[in-house]
Amino acid sequence: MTSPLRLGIAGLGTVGVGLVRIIQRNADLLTLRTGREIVISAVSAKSRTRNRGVDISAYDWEDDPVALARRDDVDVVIELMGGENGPAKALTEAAIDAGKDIVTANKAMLALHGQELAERAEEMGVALRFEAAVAGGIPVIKALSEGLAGNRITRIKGVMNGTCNYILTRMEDAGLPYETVFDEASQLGYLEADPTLDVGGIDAAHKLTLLSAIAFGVKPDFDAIQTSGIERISIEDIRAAADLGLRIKLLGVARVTGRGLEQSMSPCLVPADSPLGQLKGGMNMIVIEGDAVEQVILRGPGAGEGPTASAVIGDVVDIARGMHLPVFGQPATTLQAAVSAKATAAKPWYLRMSLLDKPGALAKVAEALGNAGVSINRMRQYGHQDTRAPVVIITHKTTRDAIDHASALAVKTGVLVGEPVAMAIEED
Ligand SMILES: NC(=O)C1=CN([C@@H]2O[C@H](COP(=O)(O)OP(=O)(O)OC[C@H]3O[C@@H](n4cnc5c(N)ncnc54)[C@H](O)[C@@H]3O)[C@@H](O)[C@H]2O)C=CC1
Ligand SMILES: N[C@@H](CC=O)C(=O)O
Ligand code: NA
Repeated sequence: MTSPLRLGIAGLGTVGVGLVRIIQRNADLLTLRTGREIVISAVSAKSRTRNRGVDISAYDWEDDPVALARRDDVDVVIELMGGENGPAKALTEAAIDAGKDIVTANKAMLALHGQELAERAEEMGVALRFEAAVAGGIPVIKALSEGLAGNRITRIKGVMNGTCNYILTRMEDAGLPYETVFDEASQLGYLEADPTLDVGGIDAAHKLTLLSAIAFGVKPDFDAIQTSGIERISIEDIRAAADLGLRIKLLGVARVTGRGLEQSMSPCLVPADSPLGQLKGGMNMIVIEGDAVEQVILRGPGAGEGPTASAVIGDVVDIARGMHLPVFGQPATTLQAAVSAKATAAKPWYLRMSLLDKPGALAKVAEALGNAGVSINRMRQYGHQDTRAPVVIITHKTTRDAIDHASALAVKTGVLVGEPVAMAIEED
């Protein structure tokens, strides 16, 4: 048998502990499948004494995670601390410079510094793997960069944040308030250290950045994604959507058009009986369309201890087997800067507004929409709340620009309480 593959793990939180558990539980299986023993030499985290429910006494301890990269008994550095800069980036750079392979779950770091890190890793001939960073336990990086490598990818669409999907579906199913389901998501280990990254759509946009790089051969460019989160979605929206046979999803779309690459991450409405509409809890779903394969749909747990650690160990297994792939599926120096295009496709839109409950208010809003060229298809008025009258409008197909214009004109009428909530209805 070849020599053992020796790991140094930085970060013993949800994912790090999950990884230690898998290695301890499935050691024999891993050896059978790779022909090598996979062992942990050393670990690092903020607290050495914290009870994590897993025995780490056999591993050396490093107070400074970067020291893992310098150890002679570490072949692969596993970065599971998180954070786009700071120790995570310092450790990744130190590992590359020391000629060590790296596995990370850190989408924030890669979405913002992926190009530079990939070029550096490829120059040094080391692996930089990140299956856990996108859609947790779903092997979507593998699917895109290996199984679908012969396809020209035309569109990627999907739900990529478990926290948001958990919040949106649990609020609807259990009729629970946002705060309660947010706490549940935290207990399940779904949340980022800064949960505003989850609900703000940023975490999911980090993931879409990485998928686009592989799918379309573009440099990771987080800023190219038009991003909005679920913070303004209320229980009223969830109920109104259900009434209309729709469900709200934080949906990522990256699509090649004649004008360039359209990329967005935003709350959208999908038919409740569609595969995306049926997606519950912390599940993720990625729909990939390619010129040869047509359509592939991947569904699975996008967050949490076991699923995320499953993706990390999958990368470790590849390294143990001697697999060597470019970080983003083709040499990093060949990735092109994306030509970004604004989304111009016309779609039906959902608009929820809170109107002052006084004569003529609705007529003024209808006129504002008309002036922006937005035509109303359906409208529902829900129970009055104090002096407010909530109204939901479904438009005929129109563009995002027209909706933005219509919303601005509606606000100007002075009959709205707060800003309208607008979501595209994604039918295909
Ligand atoms: N929790 C999840 O479901 C998923 C997490 N990820 C990513 O995995 C990474 C880790 O996430 P979690 O395990 O959830 O985080 P966590 O907050 O549970 O654990 C982070 C660990 O890193 C350690 N750490 C942080 N800063 C450190 C420092 N300066 N020096 C030494 N240790 C330090 C902490 O002590 C802790 O042990 C993040 O990049 C996250 O985005 C990716 C997919 C899913
Ligand atoms: N916070 C993320 C964790 C996985 O990437 C999520 O909720 O999906
Ligand atoms: Na994954």
